[in-house]
Amino acid sequence: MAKATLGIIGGSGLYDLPGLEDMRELDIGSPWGMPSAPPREGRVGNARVVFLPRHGVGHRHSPSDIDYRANIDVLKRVGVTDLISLSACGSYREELPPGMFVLVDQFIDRTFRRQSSFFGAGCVAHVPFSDPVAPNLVARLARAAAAERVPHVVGGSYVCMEGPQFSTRAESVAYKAMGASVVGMTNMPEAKLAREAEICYATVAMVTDYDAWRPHEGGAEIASILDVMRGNGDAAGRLVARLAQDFPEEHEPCPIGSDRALDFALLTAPAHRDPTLVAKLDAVAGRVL
Ligand SMILES: CSC[C@H]1O[C@H](OP(=O)(O)O)[C@H](O)[C@@H]1O
Ligand SMILES: Nc1ncnc2[nH]cnc12
Repeated sequence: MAKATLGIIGGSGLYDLPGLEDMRELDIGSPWGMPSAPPREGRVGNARVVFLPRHGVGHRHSPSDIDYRANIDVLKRVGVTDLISLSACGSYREELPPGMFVLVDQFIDRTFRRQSSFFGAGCVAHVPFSDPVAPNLVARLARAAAAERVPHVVGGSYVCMEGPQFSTRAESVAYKAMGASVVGMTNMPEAKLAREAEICYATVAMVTDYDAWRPHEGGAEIASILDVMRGNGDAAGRLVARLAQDFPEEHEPCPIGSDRALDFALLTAPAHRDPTLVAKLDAVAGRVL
């Protein structure tokens, strides 16, 4: 059995993980570029935890400019097996008010200017992605949220827009009509790349606002979003601490196979693979290359 390492990606307002014992910063790069910040490794209880703030220290990277490949590659390199994304989001449902944590189980990708795969010319792969979220992680998150009395719902669809501007009213109404429960700007391609790297992934989408679909209200505004984010940040800290305390030391095999996603995914015949790309894939796909 492989050892488990719990990765935490902190989103807007979450640039640190209080409670990380024996913490040290890891000086690590990747063949894809530099991660948003040096990952921080430490322990919570018996769990090995690695934290990475996706917008970088001081929130330097906008959603479109984050090097998602570098972030996922370094997390894989340092042994992360299970990854939790903490993300602020807008809501498309009355019953998901600001302060609600949505443990989403689906994504709709509306981004258009991001590198969304580690694979490509010279090494083509198609990983399964119908179920993008690891259900065992969602179950653990739900138990941790209940124990910490954090308001949450299990299930929902997160639409990822390009940003960085918030949605127009027409876009907001359209995303709601598409069936999205919440909207954000960062979980794609992060979730796709985690799947390619065979890392189990789940998102805690923390509602900060109702976006722009309610006709008699203003749209998303950063001042009130920041206010809500502070409260959400406290709750997220408690949720993660509880999750980590109860996290198993051995990696739990993923019930939907996220950790074996490359078993049948590679299409390019070995003799036709580009050696330069294959070398870059050492951490992500070394198991099958
Ligand atoms: C602070 S509002 C907009 C910003 O917040 C979300 O980021 P993250 O998912 O990293 O918490 C959203 O996607 C936008 O990037
Ligand atoms: N309304 C919204 N749209 C996109 N990203 C968000 N993050 C927080 N609120 C958001």
